[in-house]
Amino acid sequence: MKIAVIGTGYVGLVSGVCFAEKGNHVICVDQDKQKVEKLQNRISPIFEPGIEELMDRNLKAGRLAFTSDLTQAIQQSELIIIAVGTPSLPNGEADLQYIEQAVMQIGQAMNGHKIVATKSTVPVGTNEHIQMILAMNTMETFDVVSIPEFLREGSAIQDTLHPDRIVIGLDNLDLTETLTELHRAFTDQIFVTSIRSAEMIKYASNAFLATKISFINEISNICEKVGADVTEVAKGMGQDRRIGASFLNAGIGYGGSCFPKDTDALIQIAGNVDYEFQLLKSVVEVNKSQRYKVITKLEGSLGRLSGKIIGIWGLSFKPNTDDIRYAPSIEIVETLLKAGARLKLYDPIAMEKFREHIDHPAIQWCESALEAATGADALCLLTDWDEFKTAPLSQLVFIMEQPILIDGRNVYSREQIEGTGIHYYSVGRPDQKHPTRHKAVV
Ligand SMILES: NC(=O)c1ccc[n+]([C@@H]2O[C@H](COP(=O)([O-])OP(=O)(O)OC[C@H]3O[C@@H](n4cnc5c(N)ncnc54)[C@H](O)[C@@H]3O)[C@@H](O)[C@H]2O)c1
Ligand SMILES: O=c1ccn([C@@H]2O[C@H](COP(=O)(O)OP(=O)(O)O[C@H]3O[C@H](CO)[C@@H](O)[C@H](O)[C@H]3O)[C@@H](O)[C@H]2O)c(=O)[nH]1
Repeated sequence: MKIAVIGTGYVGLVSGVCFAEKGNHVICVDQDKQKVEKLQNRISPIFEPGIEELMDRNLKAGRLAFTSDLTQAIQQSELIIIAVGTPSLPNGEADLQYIEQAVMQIGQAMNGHKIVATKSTVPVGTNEHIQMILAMNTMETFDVVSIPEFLREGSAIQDTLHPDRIVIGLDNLDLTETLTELHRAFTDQIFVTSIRSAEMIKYASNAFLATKISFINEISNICEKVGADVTEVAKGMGQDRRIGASFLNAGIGYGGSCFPKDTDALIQIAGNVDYEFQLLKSVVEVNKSQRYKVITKLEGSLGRLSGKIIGIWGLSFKPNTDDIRYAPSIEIVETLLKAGARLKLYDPIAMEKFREHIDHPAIQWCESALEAATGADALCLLTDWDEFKTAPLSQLVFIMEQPILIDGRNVYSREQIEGTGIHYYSVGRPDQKHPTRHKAVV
């Protein structure tokens, strides 16, 4: 099929490349000319494992192209996929300005019948609004469908090539065969439903996953008080197939460009029809306070933080991505700076993006995990990158001022900590304190 993808962010780029990989002819459009130039030079503007290899292969095969010329892309395609951002407005509602602008441009460029598919996450009823905007901007015929995206950053290629399911929301049943056929290249688990249900499935799925995380985080807070270990509790719970083991990792809570904005948006969607989504409001509140556990634990072991040197391992909202949108690290770093701490930051990939967001004279940007730990009064792990999971912990006692490790993602096992001399604090698990050793001279 000939496909145009509007927006080459995390979703648009990955979808475009994966549709090309399955033999379709895909042209990806972005209004950001610098991004397009990079892409044309086979450089991905985002860090996503495997993306550049797939880009390269499909560009060479002539199935993939990048442009900032939206009209040309629309005119040569049968299916137009909208993958522009839908960030939050200050009241939590989804900001639809990029959708509206893109749809207007699509309408004005149309030169015949097109299927317009919305992949961006949009509130229930938005696709009807899209139909209206298109009708106001073109005399051509069109169909609007909702095909929400469920990929996760960091494993976006795998998730797209091997999804658990694909949801297709459509009102014109004549499109069922064409769209099912197109997506069967990825999976047979295709669920065709109404447009409004498809829009709701996306928000409900994210809200449910966020609820699992806040639930286990609350359990972890209780575990700390009653002396249970939340990792064992989660394991025991997860063995029940009705509960499932995934999304039960306690820690400093969820971040990223999706859960925070989509939970806020769903609360607003409910509010707009006079329904107070009490459960989801609590999920959001629990998540907001959970990240401060790191600060409380630091204060508990160091007292006043002013003048203290704190090493930070991990800035991205999760491993294997450079995305820092709504990362818990942002508020933690801001709070530590306000408290007068001096910070040594390290992330394998997200340093540049983080530095564009926050720069401060009290921050030292480090080139390795061990450099960030050197001379620190305490070390906080905020992102569960593999590099940290396999870090040489036994060296910390020699290089840190005080060997205090606050593990915000419950990465290390008791066995890994034992014998290292580290005072280890995690989330919802018993602390492991050791007799203070004097720093050895190395
Ligand atoms: N990031 C994820 O993991 C993820 C997963 C599933 C769904 N989603 C949803 O998908 C949508 C896109 O998310 P993202 O993270 O890829 O966004 P993003 O901000 O990374 O990318 C959006 C891109 O769209 C471009 N754009 C905006 N208006 C345009 C226009 N009129 N013409 C051409 N290009 C235009 C921007 O320049 C930008 O490059 C959002 O609704 C999001 O909620 C995101
Ligand atoms: O048990 C867990 C699982 C995740 N997280 C955190 O939750 C956040 C989100 O993680 P994840 O869901 O893996 O990444 P995203 O890329 O944000 O993907 C989510 O958001 C996307 C955008 O809507 C959806 O498409 C995906 O299905 C949905 O998983 C991260 O901060 C994780 O550290 C936890 O704290 N505990």
